[in-house]
Amino acid sequence: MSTQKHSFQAEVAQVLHLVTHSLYSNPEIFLRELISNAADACDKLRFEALDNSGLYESDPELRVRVSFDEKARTLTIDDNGIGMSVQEAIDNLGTIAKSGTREFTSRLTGDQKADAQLIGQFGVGFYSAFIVADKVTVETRRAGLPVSEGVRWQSDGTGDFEVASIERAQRGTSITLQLREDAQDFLNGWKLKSIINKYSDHISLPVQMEKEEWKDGEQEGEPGGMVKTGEWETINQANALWARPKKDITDEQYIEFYKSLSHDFEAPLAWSHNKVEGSTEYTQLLYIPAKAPQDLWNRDKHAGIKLYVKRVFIMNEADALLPSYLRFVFGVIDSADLPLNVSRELLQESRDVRAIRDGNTRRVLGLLESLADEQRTDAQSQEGKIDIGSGEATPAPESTADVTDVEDKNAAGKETATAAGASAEFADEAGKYARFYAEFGAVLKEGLGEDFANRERIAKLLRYASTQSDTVSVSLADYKARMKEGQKAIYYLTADNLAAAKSSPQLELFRKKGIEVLLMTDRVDEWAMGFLSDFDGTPLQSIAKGAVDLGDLQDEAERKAAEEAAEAFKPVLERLKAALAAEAEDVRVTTRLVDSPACLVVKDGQISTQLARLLKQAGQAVPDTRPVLEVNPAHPLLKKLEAADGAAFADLAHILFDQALLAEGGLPADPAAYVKRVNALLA
Ligand SMILES: Nc1ncnc2c1ncn2[C@@H]1O[C@H](COP(=O)(O)OP(=O)(O)OP(=O)(O)O)[C@@H](O)[C@H]1O
Repeated sequence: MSTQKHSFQAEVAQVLHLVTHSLYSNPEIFLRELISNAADACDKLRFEALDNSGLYESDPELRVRVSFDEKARTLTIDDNGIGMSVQEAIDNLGTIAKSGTREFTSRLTGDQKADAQLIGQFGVGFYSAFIVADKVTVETRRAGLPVSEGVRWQSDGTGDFEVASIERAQRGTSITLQLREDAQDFLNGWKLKSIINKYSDHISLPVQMEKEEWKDGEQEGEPGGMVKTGEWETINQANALWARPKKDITDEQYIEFYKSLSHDFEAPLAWSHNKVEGSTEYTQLLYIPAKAPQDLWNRDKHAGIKLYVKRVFIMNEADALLPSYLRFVFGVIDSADLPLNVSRELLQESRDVRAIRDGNTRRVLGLLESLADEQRTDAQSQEGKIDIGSGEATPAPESTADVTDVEDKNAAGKETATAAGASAEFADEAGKYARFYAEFGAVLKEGLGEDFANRERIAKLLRYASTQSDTVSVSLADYKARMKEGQKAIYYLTADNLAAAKSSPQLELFRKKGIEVLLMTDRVDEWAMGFLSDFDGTPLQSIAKGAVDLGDLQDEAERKAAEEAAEAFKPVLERLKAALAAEAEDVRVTTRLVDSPACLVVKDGQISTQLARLLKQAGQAVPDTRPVLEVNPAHPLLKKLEAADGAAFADLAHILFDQALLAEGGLPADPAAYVKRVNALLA
């Protein structure tokens, strides 16, 4: 094959343009990205070689090498991993397959500063080479292909790249960067070593550099210098970070490892690292990010869990190891029991996998509980500061006896706290749990419907705004603790947003009586609450569903007065029902209103008008149910209605209904007719 020219896919060209034209605040990350790709390539080889050891050819010691040539101004990252065929080089290095990066390019604005920030959130893998290089040459051969099927891929990072076939004795990939003028300081052994130590220490393969030694000048007066010895030395620790004892790992190392797993540029909020022994043995290292990724709401988002079996990399995105409502967690599971040839299908069925999944779930919930407790203790101490130590947290309650943390045991063999880390960067006054909840609370709520076994633990972790708190900070336990004497239920209201919730007419009676109501404004709330009928023995009751029954909170006299009013109002109700037959399922007198003339409620067990609206917007089929109109006979509008008849009555009745709809964020079915009726009234 002679040299062929190809154009980059449009998105790649966009990314490259950005990489080369925006001032990258942290240019050294190119090395992390390239070493990480090289290590992945070695992992892939090791995995494929499980079935075909011939792929190792005569070179079984997997490693990554970094070298530089000061004269030629080049830097080379070389691996003896899986390598690439011609087609793979064209596809992998000329297009963007990763959904994350595609999403990223779709969000580019053209504003360099904003885009550069965006790029920071995504990471650009291989293309980060162009941060420091104005020409990149990749020479590679896929393991198992003949020497004659090597490939040279070359590009200056503008619109095109060239591919030529070459002879290549060595399998694997070698990437040579022609460094730009402003990146010459990377031609320095010390600097490269310190970058490797900083970013690539956790990589389980040796990352090597050629040893250098000081040599005096040959002649008197001639300056000495560092000379390469031809011997390779390993720079990183070269054992998997999660397999090391916790006491040997610093917070910085945990954080760097997280960044390499997640491509997140921010430190994680917390982590938990444990060796679990018992009927199923595995090591788990799980992280809770500080920021939600762009695709958190994508139902197809995969878990950020890497699966290893006895240190051998098996797969990314091991979805079976965590329930979907914890899909924000990143981490590594290294199993001692699973077979090396485990497939995704097999994972679904394995008992060991189920045990690991349950263990992971408990661990993440435990970690969240300790963050929540920390915040509570902190709030109580009134100092408003968060402990920023190495993050030893309170023990996570473990419900199964066969799970122990061997490395958490102290010298006396007693179990101590779960190792939980937390980064100092987020020790602001809002507290870590509040930060977590703001980013991921809505996803956690999905757990109510998804994970029956842990429903109570999840319920304890939920936080809401309420009629007593604008911030999303009230737990169900807090609410219960300050319930009024005689109150029998935890009351809540779902709405599109806090402002709509707070001005809802449904709240009037509760306000008047000083009864707290939880205000729920996440889309998922109503659905999730459908799975939570009570908390700690107290029923949860939506104040927009069914009739209000305040039980002992309503005194006899009030009840009697309401009944009498309803009786006296009956003839008007009958007329209202007839006038609104198409809109309302029923019309009845209510005690829940104080200042408003009317409101809409649905029957117990029905979806609210608000959820029905959301579902319709999302294009989903919604059962055709009509709400109940509840009216306040003491309101002047109702008095007016009582006196009206004929067309005037019908118009007023419709205004009443449409206004109740407006009050809860809906729109009249016929807005023009509504406006006409109101105008007629005003004129
Ligand atoms: N050293 C290498 N050896 C073999 N293949 C490689 C190497 N470097 C890159 N590739 C191939 O090129 C693809 C694109 O690399 P790139 O770094 O852009 O993204 P990625 O590695 O898939 O994603 P991420 O960097 O987010 O993990 C890789 O998926 C891999 O198939």
